[in-house]
Amino acid sequence: MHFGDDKFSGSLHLMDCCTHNSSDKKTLKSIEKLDTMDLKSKHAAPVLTDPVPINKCRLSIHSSILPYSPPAVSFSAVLYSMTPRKKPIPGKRDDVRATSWLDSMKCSSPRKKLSKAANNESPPDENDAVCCSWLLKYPSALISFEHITSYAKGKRIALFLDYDGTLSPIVNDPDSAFMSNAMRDAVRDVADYFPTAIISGRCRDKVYKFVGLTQLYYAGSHGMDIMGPVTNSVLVNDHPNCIRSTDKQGKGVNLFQPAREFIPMIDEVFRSLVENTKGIKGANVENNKFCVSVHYRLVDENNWSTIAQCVHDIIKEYPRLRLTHGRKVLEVRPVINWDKGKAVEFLLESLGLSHSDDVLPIYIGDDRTDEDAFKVLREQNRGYGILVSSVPKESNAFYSLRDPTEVMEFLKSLVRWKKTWSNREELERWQHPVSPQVDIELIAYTLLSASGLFSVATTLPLWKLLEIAMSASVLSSPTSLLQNRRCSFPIRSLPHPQHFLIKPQRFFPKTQSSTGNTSSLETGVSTELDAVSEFSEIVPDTVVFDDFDRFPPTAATVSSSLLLGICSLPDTKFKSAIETALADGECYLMEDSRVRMSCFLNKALVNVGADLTKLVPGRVSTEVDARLAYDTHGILRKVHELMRLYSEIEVPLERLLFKIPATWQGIEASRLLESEGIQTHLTSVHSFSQAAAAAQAGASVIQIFVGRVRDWARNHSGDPEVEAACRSGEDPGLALVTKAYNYIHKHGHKSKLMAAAICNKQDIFSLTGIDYIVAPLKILQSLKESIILPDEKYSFARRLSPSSSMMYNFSEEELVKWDQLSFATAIGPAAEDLLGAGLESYTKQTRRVEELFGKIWPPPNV
Ligand SMILES: O=P(O)(O)OC[C@H]1O[C@H](O[C@H]2O[C@H](CO)[C@@H](O)[C@H](O)[C@H]2O)[C@H](O)[C@@H](O)[C@@H]1O
Repeated sequence: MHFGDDKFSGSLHLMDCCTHNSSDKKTLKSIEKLDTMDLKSKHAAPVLTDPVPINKCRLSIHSSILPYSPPAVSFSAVLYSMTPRKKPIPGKRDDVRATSWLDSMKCSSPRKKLSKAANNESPPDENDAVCCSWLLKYPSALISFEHITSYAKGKRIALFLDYDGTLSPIVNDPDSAFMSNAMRDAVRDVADYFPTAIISGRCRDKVYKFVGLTQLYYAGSHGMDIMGPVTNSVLVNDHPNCIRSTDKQGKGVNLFQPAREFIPMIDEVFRSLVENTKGIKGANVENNKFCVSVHYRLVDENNWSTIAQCVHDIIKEYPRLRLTHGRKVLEVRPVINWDKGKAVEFLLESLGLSHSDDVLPIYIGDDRTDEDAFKVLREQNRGYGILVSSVPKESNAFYSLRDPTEVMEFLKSLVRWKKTWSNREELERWQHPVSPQVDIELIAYTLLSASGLFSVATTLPLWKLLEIAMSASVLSSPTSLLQNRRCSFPIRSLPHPQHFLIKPQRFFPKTQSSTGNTSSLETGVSTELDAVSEFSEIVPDTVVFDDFDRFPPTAATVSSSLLLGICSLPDTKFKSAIETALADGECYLMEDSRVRMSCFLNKALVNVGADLTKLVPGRVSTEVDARLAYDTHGILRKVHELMRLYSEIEVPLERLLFKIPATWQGIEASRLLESEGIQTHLTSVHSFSQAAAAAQAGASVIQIFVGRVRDWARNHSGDPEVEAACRSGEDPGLALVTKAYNYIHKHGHKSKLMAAAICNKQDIFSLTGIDYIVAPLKILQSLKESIILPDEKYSFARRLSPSSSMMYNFSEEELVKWDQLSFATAIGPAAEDLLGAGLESYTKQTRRVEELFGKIWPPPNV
């Protein structure tokens, strides 16, 4: 990832507002030189390097306090009991003046504010030269928003936010640093789209109280107290300072506290600091659990040396503590190699986002301690640091924002961009041609021409054009437009009007093989089918494998409906399997006609199933009679009987699955069978409770019918799960599959997820990454015929993956250990209706098979 170009082009906006005369230019040059010198001097010093505001105090040597002492001295109780001196001794060699604390303290009260003009593109006066120069180095993240998001395209953004001065304005009383409701809403919204963590100097509990959002991750005490997600990362789990715990909602979390052994020492220092500063008016000492903050915001500047001396005298007795400077605060913290930068790395690792090029971390912070995080992102060329500051300061950040209001605006912009980008992706994937001549671009073009926006439109890419059309209320949403006039090719920039009539051919040159079928192998080009098959196993949905040659199935299901299909065709390779079943002597001898019919049915299923195991490389799933759906023991008996029959004809157990409806009794049967090593396939799953309970039961395969849930939602209301998905603009079928997938992977269940009742290509694109997709041949054919141009590959990004599942948040109710009662309470009307309808239809088919068998039995040769 190269950030350099982006930075440069981001700066161009500001060039406009900084058109200087020659004396301005000289000023800028000297400022730049000064900046470089300052950086050099900082790098030479073996001390904590904090950025300082660019004003005259930067000319003094900026040395910080104690150098990092190696943590070689073992932590001993003696250290706690050292009684610090009560009074500062002015003039002593190691006083605060000698260590330049005062310089640093004064530097934390910068005078020169960024004028609005510098950001607002009106000409600056001479005094704004410093600010202009600074803004060239750290352009506004709002002005450079497009540059930031152009890097973010196709990447997953991970957001890290500091609290004080970033999400809440700086106030005199640290206990009153409340965050506005508007900011809370912005953070909540942004966390819905991107994994978001707060990394604060405050103790974790306190910052959580201020923010109050459960969907975030929190790191307190400058990253020394991290509550992160339960993760698969060995690096995190095996870390000696990481323990498994639960959060306030009882959800499993990882707690990482690398400075735990310092708590007694910090408490002791806190008490001494409170005691020793109580005579200093305005001083305020805050215990942040793994560090202590000594606030001097309300202390008269004449007394700053007194408070500094006081802190100095206390911590010099504790070689394993060090001091850093914040905004009118002296921070006392353990000398350990851990800071906000390390916390960012730790959280990225915990979230499964650290080894991927498609992740863009963004860190927003205002304080010196945030520089450690900016540095990590900059040095590892990983993401963007954004400094919140209304004064020019040297920083490792890439961009700047002036204050929390701008931070809020930036967060909102990210959400807006993400929504637009998702819409755009949606547009780009919609590829069912209706009429090649009428397509989305033509419609958008016409709409904009009619509304007088045409001249703007000609130079813009289509997605931008649609955005304008939407904001100008010419168009309510691209989706609404597409529902009537669907797009015939992936959208790119607006073509010249004369191209309108030839677009489909231009964008989708069809490569035909001699047989008339497109084959990626023959042509050397890749198709959409190749792209989705990279992430998911695509199972052709055929009834009697009539298209075996074109789409060889990888797995199969033997069911009543397959038996009916075989019986209805004049000649299929499976017919003899049924005839053999009906001629079976064991069944023939049974007197009770119902028992006899059940025997024939079992034999027919098993004979056809055995034939299928010879044809497909994967597993064959055998349907269990739907009439047993509410009878756990009945299901167990049936499965054992089918297994016995399979083993008689030597079909290995590992090639078999048993397909059971996901009623509570079916799920229980699955649990018991799986514990015996028998693989089950739970079907008719239409709600999260079914999927989660099935995963907890250890079902090998869980099958969700995407289209059925969607159809139910079109015609009914009143299901909370369906309505929640619709409210957030999601398709309820796809949302259910996504949630189930994330649940299975986030919580380490072994189940594989299968999406069935796929209605169009968009369904497949939205679910790439899921284990199995059962798709109709018509859709597969269309995928196979669609060539992907090299620059369109990004459109086929994997949507579901174990690492992205780590970011998915589940509510407390969803994370229960499911039992019959909670299952019955949670299952909504959609799943109830669909399960009922499914069972009814399976039962009907089984009865039809029995009727048919009754008619043809005994066959002529028996
Ligand atoms: O990492 P942060 O979340 O930015 O926390 C750093 C310190 O922030 C708080 O102090 C600062 O904000 C106060 C309230 O606005 C203000 O009065 C004080 O002058 C600032 O330094 C917090 O009180 C400290 O504990 C944090 O370490």
